[in-house]
Order: sequence, then structure tokens, then C-alpha cells
Amino acid sequence: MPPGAPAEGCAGMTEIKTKSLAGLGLTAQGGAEARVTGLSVDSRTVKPGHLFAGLPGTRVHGGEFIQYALRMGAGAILTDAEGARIAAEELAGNPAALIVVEEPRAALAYAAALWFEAQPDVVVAVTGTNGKTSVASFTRQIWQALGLSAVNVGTTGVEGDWEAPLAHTTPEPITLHRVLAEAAAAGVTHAAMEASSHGLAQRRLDAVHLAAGGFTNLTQDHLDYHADFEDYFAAKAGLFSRILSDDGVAVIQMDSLRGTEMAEVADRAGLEVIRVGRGETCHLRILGLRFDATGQDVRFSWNGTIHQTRLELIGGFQSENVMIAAGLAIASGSDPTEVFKTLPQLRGVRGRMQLAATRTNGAAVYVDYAHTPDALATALKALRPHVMGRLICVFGAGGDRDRGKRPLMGAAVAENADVAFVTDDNPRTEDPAAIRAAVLEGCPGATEVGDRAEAILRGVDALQPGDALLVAGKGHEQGQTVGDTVYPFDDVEQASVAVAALDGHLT
Ligand SMILES: CC(=O)N[C@H]1[C@@H](OP(=O)(O)OP(=O)(O)OC[C@H]2O[C@@H](n3ccc(=O)[nH]c3=O)[C@H](O)[C@@H]2O)O[C@H](CO)[C@@H](O)[C@@H]1O[C@H](C)C(=O)N[C@@H](C)C(=O)N[C@H](CCC(=O)O)C(=O)O
Ligand SMILES: Nc1ncnc2c1ncn2[C@@H]1O[C@H](COP(=O)(O)OP(=O)(O)OP(=O)(O)O)[C@@H](O)[C@H]1O
Ligand SMILES: N[C@H](CCC[C@H](N)C(=O)O)C(=O)O
Ligand SMILES: [Mg+2]
Repeated sequence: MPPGAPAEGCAGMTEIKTKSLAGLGLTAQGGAEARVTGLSVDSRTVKPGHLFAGLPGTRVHGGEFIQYALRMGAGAILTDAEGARIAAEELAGNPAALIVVEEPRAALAYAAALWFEAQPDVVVAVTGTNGKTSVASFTRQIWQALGLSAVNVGTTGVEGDWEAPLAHTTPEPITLHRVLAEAAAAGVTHAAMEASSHGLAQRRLDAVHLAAGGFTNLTQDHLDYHADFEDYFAAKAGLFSRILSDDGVAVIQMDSLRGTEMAEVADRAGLEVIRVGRGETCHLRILGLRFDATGQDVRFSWNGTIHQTRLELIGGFQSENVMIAAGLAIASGSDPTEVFKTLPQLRGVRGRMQLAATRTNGAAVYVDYAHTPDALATALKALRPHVMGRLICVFGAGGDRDRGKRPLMGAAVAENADVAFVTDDNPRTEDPAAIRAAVLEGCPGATEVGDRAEAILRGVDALQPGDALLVAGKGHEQGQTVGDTVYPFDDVEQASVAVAALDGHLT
């Protein structure tokens, strides 16, 4: 809807937007009609006339909250058979329209798209265990450098030509379609979004019309939520098998674990596939990398034609991310040669291999968001060519998240760093000492320092000329979550404070 246009169904001075159930793609039991005044996924946000979606949850079935939504004046209830059974008593005799479907999360996603109506002309999504935020940001930066109005949507919020904070990497569909519509209304024509495995499994982005989808890699994470690794793969594969329509394009990193299988999923779905990697069959092929203090030179080919470019980014994995981003821009209509010209302008995402501080003796402190075994190994290996001395790492694992990855994260650091400090990283509701003990199982030689500020100070203090410190796990995060409380905490700031305290100057 263009800004300023009257909302459908508004009357007089009140200007309340309403839509019919049919207008939201929904059919109520008994053919009941209703005009709804908004959508809610949480009973606590229901307003009179809202459609409340009582969704099956991980802790409780949202059907339990239908009674509260009705008390708040909900005009329609969307749920599954279980939700309708739970709330049967309250629903009986209530005038609210009842919509019962097998997949209420998918139905909610389509209803949200129809409620908010608009999205930027070109939307692409990227999935994978690591690299989503980086790829989404690089894609947005490429589009902006080509003169297009663009945003990226994900872990770091909505960034670019229109900005907004977000609580989730892939927000639930009501928030997602609201921000896409608001960005479009502000003139944004291009959006690159992250598709988290939770978001895919919960159908949060099912109704976004995507021009292209990207895949970076698949390694262990989130096995607290997904039943096993196959279930995790299946969630990610949904981007290509279910969400992209057959005029969409898949951009797949072939060198990653399961890259070949993901390309097969995309092939089977009838998608055009741009293969990215080092192999001869890749369309976008990395031929060589040369690292120096501030970045890397990349020699690559596109459909056989060789190009060379400069990237002001630390770490070979960033060139893989950049190639996926370039592939997404090409897949969604940009000219390849023009896309490649923009690459030297790309800048890293906050908290990803960010040079946070430098000691007087020249030793550097990097802050990175590595919070999986593979990301820690990748980040440390990426720093190695830049470091003549020792590589020191301060890291920890999050509470209320995949427990199996903790010793593996420890082992990745034991293998790839020379000195390690195990500390806290959002213990949430778990016992921090128990989390550290699980990490230490993988790196028994590491020093345990629970307090993260002290661990960073100890890491900085250990830096000799030629050494480097990687502070991993929190990246851009601005808080340390202990229990339900978020204490202000910023790794970049703590690194600067530690260097200032030890060297007597601020960096
Ligand atoms: C584990 C998970 O993904 N949970 C999501 C899920 O909630 P749930 O199934 O746990 O909800 P529940 O507590 O069992 O409640 C069931 C339903 O009742 C509703 N409810 C609940 C209480 C109430 O008073 N009234 C009410 O209506 C809830 O909104 C929910 O729809 O469905 C909710 C509504 O769609 C989401 O808000 C919620 O995200 C929670 C907040 C969350 O923290 N998710 C994280 C883990 C997440 O999604 N992370 C990913 C990945 C990040 C990464 O890549 O690392 C992300 O995309 O951010
Ligand atoms: N292509 C890659 N391969 C392996 N590791 C990577 C890759 N790209 C980034 N990483 C590592 O993963 C960390 C997180 O990167 P990024 O934020 O881009 O990923 P993400 O997939 O968005 O993560 P999240 O799911 O937590 O939002 C980086 O700080 C880096 O250590
Ligand atoms: N979005 C990810 C980020 C985790 C980052 C790390 N700091 C942690 O808390 O584990 C998650 O919620 O699993
Ligand atoms: Mg992310």
C-alpha cells in the first residue's frame, strides 16, 4: 500500500485498517466471515478484532492462550486441530471465527504477507551455519555500490538504506513482513535476508517472494533445537525445496560439507544453480588468494573468464562469503562485471574479524562472532597467516544452547590456538561453571577465567610482539546474559579498555 493511501476497510476519521479472512487467504469453519484489525502471535499483544495465531510451541501449545486472546477481544483464531481441541470450551459459543489448518505457521506467514502487502522488488535469502550475516551485508553493500536502495535483514537488525532493530535473525512472519513493507514504503528496492534454521523450520519466511537463495555451509550448531544433523540439514534445505519458486536461482558453496547435496536439492526443485567454489565445475570459482596485513587479493573466474580483485577483509572464508554475495547479486539481475567492480569497497560486518585494538608492542586484538566449532577453527586458521608469533584465544560457549558443541569448540581452539582462556558467553539460565567445564573437556590445557572482562585483560596481557588475540563468540553483541538479566558488555570496548589499562593509552 503506498504511504498515505487509505487502508482497506477504513471508514470516517478512525482509519483502522481491516482485512477480510479471504483477503488473508484464510477460510473459517462453517464459512464464517470476519474482518480482522491486526495479527498477533502472542496472546499478550492481542487487540480487539485481531486474528490470534495459537501455534504449536516448543514449551507449550499456543492453543493454551486462545482463552486469553478471546478475552482480549480477538476476532479470529488460527490454530491446528490440537489448539482447537485445547480451547474447545472457550471457543464454543464465542463469535470469533475459527480457522483450523494443518500448518498454522505457514498459514500465518501467508496471512502476514497479505496483511502487509508490499515487499522490496528483489529479496534474496541466505542460509548456512556460519556466514549468513556477512553474506547478507556484503550483498546489500554490492547493491548500494551499484546505486540501488538496499537493506540487509538479520542478526544485526535491518541495516542499509532503512534501519530498524530486530530481536531475531529471522523474525516471526508478522515482524518480518512489517519490516519488509516499511522498507519498501521507504523506497528500498533490494533486500538480502538471513534464513536461520529456526526460521526455516518454523516457516517464518515461507511467504516472502525470493528471487534467489544462498547456502554457505553446514556444520554443528543448534542441535538443542533440531532432533539431529539430518533434521538440521532438512530445515536448511527447505529454502531451496519449498520456498524458492521455480523461477528462483540457488547460489551454493560447493566446497562446504553437504554443498553437493544442497545443490542436488536445488536441482531437483528445478532451480537454476550457480555453483561457487574451487572445483572445475563451479561457475564462480576461486583460483587463488594472497593475504597481507589489511586484507587479501582474490583471483577468481566467472563462467571461465578470469578476474582479480582486492578485498579489505581478513580471512580466506570472507572471500567465500563475498563470492556467495556476488552470486546472489548476479542471480537477482545485476550485471556480473559491474558487481565485480564493487568488491574492493566491501567492508566487514561489525564484530566479524574486527580489529578492535593494537598494543604498543604491535600485537593486535580481533573480535569475532565465532560460536561454533567450525567457526572457531576457521577464524583461528584465517588469522594464522597474519601472525608471526603466538595466537591467543579468549572464548566460551552460550548457555541454553546446543550442549554437544561445547567440547568440540574447546577442541577446535586447542588445535588451532597456542594459548587459550575459557570464559563465559551468555550463560543464560545455566550454571556458568558447568558450561566452562564442558568446554574445558575439549581443551584441558586452557586457563579458566569466568569473568569475561578479566579473561580479555589476561589475554591482552599475554600478548608479546608478533602475537595476536582472538576474542571470540560475542562479536557485535552489546550484553552478557546471566539468568534473565542482560548486563551491558561489549568485547570491542573491553579490548580497548584492557589495552589502555596495560599500555597507558586509549586506542
Ligand atoms: C525456540 C524457538 O524458536 N521459539 C520460537 C517459538 O516459540 P516457542 O515454540 O518456544 O513458544 P512457546 O513458549 O512454546 O509458546 C507457544 C506459543 O504460545 C505463544 N504464547 C506464549 C505465552 C503467552 O503468554 N502467550 C502466547 O500467545 C507464543 O508466542 C508461541 O507462539 O515461536 C515463537 C513465535 O513464533 C518465537 O518467538 C520463538 O522464538 C524464541 C523467542 C527464540 O528465542 N528463538 C530463537 C532460538 C531463534 O529463533 N533463533 C534463531 C536462530 C539464531 C541463530 O541462527 O543462531 C533466529 O532466527 O533468531
Ligand atoms: N564462510 C564461513 N565459513 C566458516 N566460518 C565462517 C564463515 N563466515 C563466517 N564465519 C565465522 O562465523 C562467525 C559468524 O559469522 P556471521 O555472523 O556472518 O554468521 P551467521 O551465520 O550470521 O551467524 P548466526 O547464525 O549466529 O547469526 C564469524 O565471526 C566467523 O568466525
Ligand atoms: N544467534 C546465536 C548466537 C549465539 C552467540 C553466542 N554469543 C551465544 O550466546 O551462544 C544463538 O542464539 O545461538
Ligand atoms: Mg547471523
